[in-house]
Amino acid sequence: MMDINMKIDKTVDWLREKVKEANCNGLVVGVSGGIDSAVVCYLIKKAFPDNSVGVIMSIKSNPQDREDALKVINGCGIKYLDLDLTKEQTSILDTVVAGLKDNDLYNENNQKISDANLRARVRMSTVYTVANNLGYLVVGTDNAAEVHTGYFTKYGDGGVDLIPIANITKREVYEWAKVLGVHEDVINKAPSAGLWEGQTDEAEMGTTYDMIDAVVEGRLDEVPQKDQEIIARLHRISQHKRETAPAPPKF
Ligand SMILES: Nc1ncnc2c1ncn2[C@@H]1O[C@H](COP(=O)(O)OP(=O)(O)OC[C@H]2O[C@@H]([n+]3cccc(C(=O)O)c3)[C@H](O)[C@@H]2O)[C@@H](O)[C@H]1O
Ligand SMILES: Nc1ncnc2c1ncn2[C@@H]1O[C@H](COP(=O)(O)OP(=O)(O)OP(=O)(O)O)[C@@H](O)[C@H]1O
Ligand SMILES: [Mg+2]
Repeated sequence: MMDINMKIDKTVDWLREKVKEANCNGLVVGVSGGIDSAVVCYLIKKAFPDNSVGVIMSIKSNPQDREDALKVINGCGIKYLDLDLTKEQTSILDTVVAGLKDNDLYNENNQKISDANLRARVRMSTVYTVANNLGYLVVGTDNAAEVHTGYFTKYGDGGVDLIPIANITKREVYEWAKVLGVHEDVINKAPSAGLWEGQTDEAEMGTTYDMIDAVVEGRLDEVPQKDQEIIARLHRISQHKRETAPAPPKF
């Protein structure tokens, strides 16, 4: 098995290669105060010490998330932007809701999830604005467990140019975080998309990252039937997120 430091070095080299191939200047990532973006933030800072940016994007967010994001930023010393996008997200949401209501199309039952996913897509648009301006690539933070279950917003946090940790499990993300020196407050908090009060990944998905990691690594004997079924369903219904948009055959 390859040593973690070697895996980190190889990933950093890979990031440099991809930027070179794309004729771009550097890398940008959204920094949430969670562990996935913390690891990615340290990786891009290593790859491009002077040409990497972390962007904190609060949108009706828990202030603690920003505090934790600053611990990541200060810990790795990356350049950063600290943006509050609450007004922008509220403006889009209100405009769309009013438009739907005016046309008798509004569905109150889906309001919470459409509001939550809009937040992820406003962040994506923001990070791409930074990337366009600086000639950078946008770096995603999905790990193998999130890719497998489709636990991300399509074209939101899933809308990125490179995904350096897509082939490592959540457990490995924690291992890398310790080696990289990520602040323990970030390592110790429960994974959350932070899209609504009290949201945690494991409660929403109804299973655990340990179980998803085990499925990803083919250790099915360690996963109870109930968890296998939940994970198989999440994988099945999110297949479209791992593919490009379908088109009909050529005429
Ligand atoms: N079969 C199909 N073929 C093609 N497209 C299909 C489709 N089924 C749905 N769609 C489209 O996909 C949309 C649903 O997908 P999407 O918009 O992503 O929405 P959805 O998967 O319903 O929600 C996103 C999930 O990801 C979680 N999340 C989001 C952001 C960050 C994180 C995190 O870990 O931090 C987690 C969030 O909590 C929620 O559980 C539908 O509205 C429809 O447009
Ligand atoms: N408040 C925020 N500011 C900047 N970026 C954010 C914010 N919230 C979410 N993001 C972006 O969306 C990504 C997806 O969030 P996700 O919760 O999966 O990762 P995380 O917060 O880094 O780790 P964890 O899964 O442990 O919470 C983040 O990694 C980050 O790039
Ligand atoms: Mg998070």
